[in-house]
Amino acid sequence: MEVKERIENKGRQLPIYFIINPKAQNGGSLKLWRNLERVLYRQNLPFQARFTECPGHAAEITRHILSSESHTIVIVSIGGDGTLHEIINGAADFPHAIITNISAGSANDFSRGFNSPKNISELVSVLLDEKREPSLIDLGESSIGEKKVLFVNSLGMGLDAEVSNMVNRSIWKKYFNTVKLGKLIYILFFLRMLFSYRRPDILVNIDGVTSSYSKVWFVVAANQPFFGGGIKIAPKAVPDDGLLNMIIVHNISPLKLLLVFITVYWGGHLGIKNVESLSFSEATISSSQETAIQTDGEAAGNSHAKITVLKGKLNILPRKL
Ligand SMILES: Nc1ncnc2c1ncn2[C@@H]1O[C@H](COP(=O)(O)OP(=O)(O)OP(=O)(O)O)[C@@H](O)[C@H]1O
Repeated sequence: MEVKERIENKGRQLPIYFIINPKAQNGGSLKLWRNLERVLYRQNLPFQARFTECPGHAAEITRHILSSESHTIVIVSIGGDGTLHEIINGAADFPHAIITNISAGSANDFSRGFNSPKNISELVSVLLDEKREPSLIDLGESSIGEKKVLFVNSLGMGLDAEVSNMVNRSIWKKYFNTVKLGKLIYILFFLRMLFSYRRPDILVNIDGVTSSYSKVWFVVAANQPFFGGGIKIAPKAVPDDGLLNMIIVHNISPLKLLLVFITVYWGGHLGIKNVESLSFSEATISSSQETAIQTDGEAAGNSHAKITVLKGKLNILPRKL
């Protein structure tokens, strides 16, 4: 049964739960929540709020909320892509969940890719609109070692994962977030790694066909076009087409990689030799050496991943266009 058919209690105010990561954007999310909370009270909009206490907690809270009721529930993420990643992993097995968010992180690629409400008033107007239909999107499922992890934006293996892991571990992230320059730190770490990164060879099997790529900068399996804080790496990725889009950048010099990241702004990178763009429903990627993997910007393991698209797996509430 398609998820959409399970949306019940249409035409009346759905229960709304906010999950707030108070540490996202170095506390910026908490400030945003305090402003939002005031507007919700003013609008007389009933809601419940839950605060995360540690990594992984958003998934746990989501499962707990969704397993306690069988009617449709709206869950609003107040945090960044990491918080959404956890909420989506918690919600995927519950067809009565509708997810939405407001950007309160540093990269915010989910908001870009899925047209999330841009500010408090857009979010509140979406939540107040009882006739608003959710949109059904695909998710990616990955098996990495013993772990199964879902992703909503993308899975990446290689330099992108190395950079996002370094950023997440870095003490500088919070300082950059404080001055609202969270995206800049990704660029700085990327430039720092550009001439030292040891590029592995990677075997890619796409829907049963195996190809070998040498000196791979990164492989990204994308559900929507953006990664790394607004870089439109996979312009052909469509979140509801039942497919994922794989971008492989291999066998080019560091300077040419810089060119890839310049041309990415108008999609010109897809015309560069050794930048591949392929649609798929099932793939495996295996690296010749230990190579980091990220899912939605969070560290997810190393070197080998099996990736499958889960068609029409999640209901989201985008902003009104
Ligand atoms: N109470 C908490 N204390 C510490 N870490 C937390 C807490 N709640 C959640 N986390 C972790 O915080 C991390 C960062 O959150 P999130 O990604 O939402 O914000 P961000 O890093 O500012 O944004 P972005 O991912 O868009 O760059 C996540 O890995 C999440 O698991």
